[in-house]
Amino acid sequence: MSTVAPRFADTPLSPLWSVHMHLVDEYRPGSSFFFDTGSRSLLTHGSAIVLPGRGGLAPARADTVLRALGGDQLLVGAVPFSDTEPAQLLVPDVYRWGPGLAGAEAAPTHSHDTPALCEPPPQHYRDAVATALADIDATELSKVVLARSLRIGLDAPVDIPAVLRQLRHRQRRGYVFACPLPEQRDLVGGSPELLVSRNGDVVTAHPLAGSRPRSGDPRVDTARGAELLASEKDRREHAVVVDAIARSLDPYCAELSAPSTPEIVSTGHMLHLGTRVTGRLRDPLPSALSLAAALHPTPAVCGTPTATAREAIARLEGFDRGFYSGMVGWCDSAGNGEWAVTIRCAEIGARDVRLFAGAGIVAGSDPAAELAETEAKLQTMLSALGHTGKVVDERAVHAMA
Ligand SMILES: C=C(O[C@H]1C=CC=C(C(=O)O)[C@@H]1O)C(=O)O
Repeated sequence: MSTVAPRFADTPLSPLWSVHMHLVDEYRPGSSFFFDTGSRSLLTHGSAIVLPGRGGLAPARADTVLRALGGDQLLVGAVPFSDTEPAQLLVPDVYRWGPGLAGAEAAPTHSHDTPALCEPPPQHYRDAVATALADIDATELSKVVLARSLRIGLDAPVDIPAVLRQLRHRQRRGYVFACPLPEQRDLVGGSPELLVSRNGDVVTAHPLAGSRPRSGDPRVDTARGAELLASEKDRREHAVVVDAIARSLDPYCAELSAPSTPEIVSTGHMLHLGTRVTGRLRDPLPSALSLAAALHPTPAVCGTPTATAREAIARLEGFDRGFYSGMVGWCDSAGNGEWAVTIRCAEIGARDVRLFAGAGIVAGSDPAAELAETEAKLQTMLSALGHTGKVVDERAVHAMA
């Protein structure tokens, strides 16, 4: 751990680069990390140091190592939803910053026409939402985010740079990322949600909660946005997240503020309620990674109270979330960094892709509407992957076999 390869930052691009080339095209599955904000992107290769530790402890350990290394070191990676599963955090061999993907052309993706299997089936999800509503009625649980998973068997490998370009092509805002995972898989996604960023003593979080699918017609979307802003149920679902974030950041801040009314944040497929929370940190400045660890998991992906919601998720969802609903990002040795909430994402392997999406359940939620919301959220990755196959109930496939 004492020797670290030299790294380079802001290296000028080779003159051989065509105007259409981008850092994203140098992404190598299994060994690179890519993170794009639209205005700049980060690409890393290799892993000089792989930081050990399970979700709950890994960020604190990684922070200590990063500070000890000093200089212009960078730490990148992903932390899973579970606080007992291993995190994937590393100090790369080399890294490079470049322009954002926003202006880059979207290369056509190979289309994948194999079916996407619902694992578990949609009825399982509706039943889980109904049970969660009964729990909310009868216990201290006030919100829980329940998720679903799809699996697509692959007939050809996924071209990850092409998928990343498609994600950015469909949404100008938010974070487009790819991160190597164990067992030769890559975590790929386009998250609209900033968990936290730190730049000097300025801290920012941009929680999202409360959603409607987009329609494709701007007039209909304007009406849906107005209806979402006026929805008492969605405003309640949203306020729980903003309150939790403000409470978690408050001990670190000299100043902290958030507008009292959320705004509409639109992605390629969804409309969300969003609130930008900003603050000025007090000394000693915590790193972006330790702030992210203090916030994770917010009620945008877990619920309130956190421990009760975690227990409900483990009991009701019926699958392992893996890195979905964790956090993904970077932190430098000065403590600056950006961490996105790992949503609108997939774990991509050589033979299959697993996709994930969830929805916040509060009193007043409707199981069929929440299922439809997860279907709309899944479109972010299905369309970026070029998936043209059917989405089918797992039980239907087993019945045919
Ligand atoms: C948990 C997800 O979205 C979160 C972020 C925005 C809106 C959400 C909602 O309205 O439920 C979720 O809290 C997901 O996309 O899987």
